[in-house]
Amino acid sequence: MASNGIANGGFAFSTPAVLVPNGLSKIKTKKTVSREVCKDGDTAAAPLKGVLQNVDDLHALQKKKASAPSTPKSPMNPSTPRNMTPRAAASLASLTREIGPQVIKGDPAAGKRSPPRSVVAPRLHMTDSALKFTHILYNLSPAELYEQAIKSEKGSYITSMGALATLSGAKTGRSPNDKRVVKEETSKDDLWWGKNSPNIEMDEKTFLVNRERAVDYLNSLEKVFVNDQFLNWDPENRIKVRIISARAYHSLFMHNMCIRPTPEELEDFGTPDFTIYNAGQFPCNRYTHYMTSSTSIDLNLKRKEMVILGTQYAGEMKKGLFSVMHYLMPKRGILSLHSGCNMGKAGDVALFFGLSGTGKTTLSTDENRYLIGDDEHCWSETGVSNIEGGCYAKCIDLSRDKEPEIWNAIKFGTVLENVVFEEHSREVDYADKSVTENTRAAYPIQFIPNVKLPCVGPHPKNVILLACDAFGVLPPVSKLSLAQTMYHFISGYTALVAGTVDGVKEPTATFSACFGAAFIMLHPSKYAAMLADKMKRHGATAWLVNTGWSGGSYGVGKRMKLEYTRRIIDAIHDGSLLEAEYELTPIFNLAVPTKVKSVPTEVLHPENLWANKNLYNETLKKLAGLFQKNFKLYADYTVGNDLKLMEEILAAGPQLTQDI
Ligand SMILES: Nc1ncnc2c1ncn2[C@@H]1O[C@H](COP(=O)(O)OP(=O)(O)OP(=O)(O)O)[C@@H](O)[C@H]1O
Ligand SMILES: O=C([O-])CC(=O)C(=O)O
Ligand SMILES: [Ca+2]
Ligand SMILES: [Mn+2]
Repeated sequence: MASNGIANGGFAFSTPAVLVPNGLSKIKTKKTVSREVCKDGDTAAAPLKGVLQNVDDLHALQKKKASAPSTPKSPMNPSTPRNMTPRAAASLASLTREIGPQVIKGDPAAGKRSPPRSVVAPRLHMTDSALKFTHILYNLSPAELYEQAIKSEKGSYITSMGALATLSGAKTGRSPNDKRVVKEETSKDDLWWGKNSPNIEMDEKTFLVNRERAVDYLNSLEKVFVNDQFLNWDPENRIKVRIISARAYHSLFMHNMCIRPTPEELEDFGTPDFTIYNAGQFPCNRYTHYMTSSTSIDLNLKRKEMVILGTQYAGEMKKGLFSVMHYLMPKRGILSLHSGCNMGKAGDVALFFGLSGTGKTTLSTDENRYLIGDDEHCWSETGVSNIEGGCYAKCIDLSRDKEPEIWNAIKFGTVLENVVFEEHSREVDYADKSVTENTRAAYPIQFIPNVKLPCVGPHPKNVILLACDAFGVLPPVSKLSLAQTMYHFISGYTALVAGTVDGVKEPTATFSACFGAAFIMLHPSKYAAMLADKMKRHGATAWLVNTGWSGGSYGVGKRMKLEYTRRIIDAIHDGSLLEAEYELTPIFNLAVPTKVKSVPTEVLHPENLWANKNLYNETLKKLAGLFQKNFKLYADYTVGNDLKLMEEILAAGPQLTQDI
């Protein structure tokens, strides 16, 4: 641009540049003939040179042409890498009418361009909807997605830190009761069906009805977004995913959460292994068979497709793909896990299991350790790998002091869901729950400075089971035997507080098998058997960490100080806890260390902090009863080939016959 000679603050760049002795060219500037005043209409002061004719041309200079191709090669014509529209069009084709939309690449606002000839459907089959063009916005960059969101999506704003604030619409969390799985011959014998299973069945025909509804809706739009990305950092087990969505918010969310392909990888992307059709703004038809609400999230493992209708909550896509991995990976002998994961400087890996809100993201993001991932992992014969390319942190009450890495990751490129900000300064108020308590930030994992790239690591040394116990009776840390680990893994306990609006509420225990019942596809005993086998073979130690209440149940006690939990986790990582002395607790038989460095000793034994000891004992027994009732669901299964193991596991649970 220097050679254009554009006037610049009274200086003009003169050309040609002169070569200086060290070989680098140096740009010489000289003062232009100064004119004291500019008169109105005096446009000749610094004439635009070269091809620049008007302001549009000038703006065109602002946008440097991308040097790398951003779209894959067409299978028909590999020499034209940018011609990807036919294949994306095929993804959007109606199955029954056998015609796709007429698609053109790019933003409709960029002006009318005639579509490539090859994608115009034959006139013979044309309907009015097929005559309409749909622009495909393919793997846009974050900056482009910001512009799209701000231009077309209400509730999209740039925050003071540069994040994109968005609203997810009526749904601000997942809808597990609307998640359906097609019962078809290729997978039906492997999947877990029936009571307590997350897989609500649907048939193939109904899936196609919903698919057609989603595809018709997407084709009715001016533009749709297509993301081609990867899942799983283990190159041997990488999965290619395509996400077709109607909102820039969804496209940026998945850009951040999945693994981002390089331009070269994108060129050779080929056929995706799995495709999501997200028509979240559009409801399902409640008169369609199986539908119980206007929301439906439908998974078809045979077609390798997922359809989303009636919810714009972006987490459905992330967790929908996680379900797919929970089916595909165990088939390859790889264990898929709802866990965070990090690695110490010495290469020691820790897994953090836990239900939503128990601390996977908060505790795996640790300034002293390398982050491998915050939510979804695989444990294979070679070690662990993150499934995702991003993190999804809870932001309620986020503080710079307590969670500096997450705070600093909320910057340009990050999607901030459902937060409230000050109208003028655009400063986010993380304490504000006006939209929802489930406010979230989705950012690429590279936004965490001490990320481990690639996001893989050796076999875990420690396995940390997190529970947020709102009853306040579980100790902040205890060491588990293998049988206890399996008991607590299958139970998947946490206790959240139902609602904070109408004053104090009783905590409700949640049991979610494998710390993620909403996402598993096989019976919990299958995952449990794999975990037991891997832990045994690789000598991992397991811990139960209560990040919930202390000094009383919710309403009386307080949430465990994050500072204490972090020191406990430090002591697990540095091996000092393994050397500690232990005392067994009544009923739950948990081995509690007598000392943990930098944690007050009385905190380690919850009964010390309860004013009313009888109430503590009653509450402990109540929780034990809830565990036992829940575990009845699994007591009749065997874990792996070991017929005795389930007996051992049962014996490792809480025992109510014990006197205290
Ligand atoms: N002692 C504690 N330990 C861990 N987290 C705590 C503690 N006290 C408060 N918190 C808060 O609890 C929340 C834990 O949420 P986090 O995002 O880590 O959940 P998660 O397990 O990753 O859930 P999800 O699967 O939904 O992403 C954070 O908001 C964190 O600030
Ligand atoms: O999926 C979500 O919406 C958030 C999450 O990580 C979970 O619930 O485990
Ligand atoms: Ca998380
Ligand atoms: Mn999660």
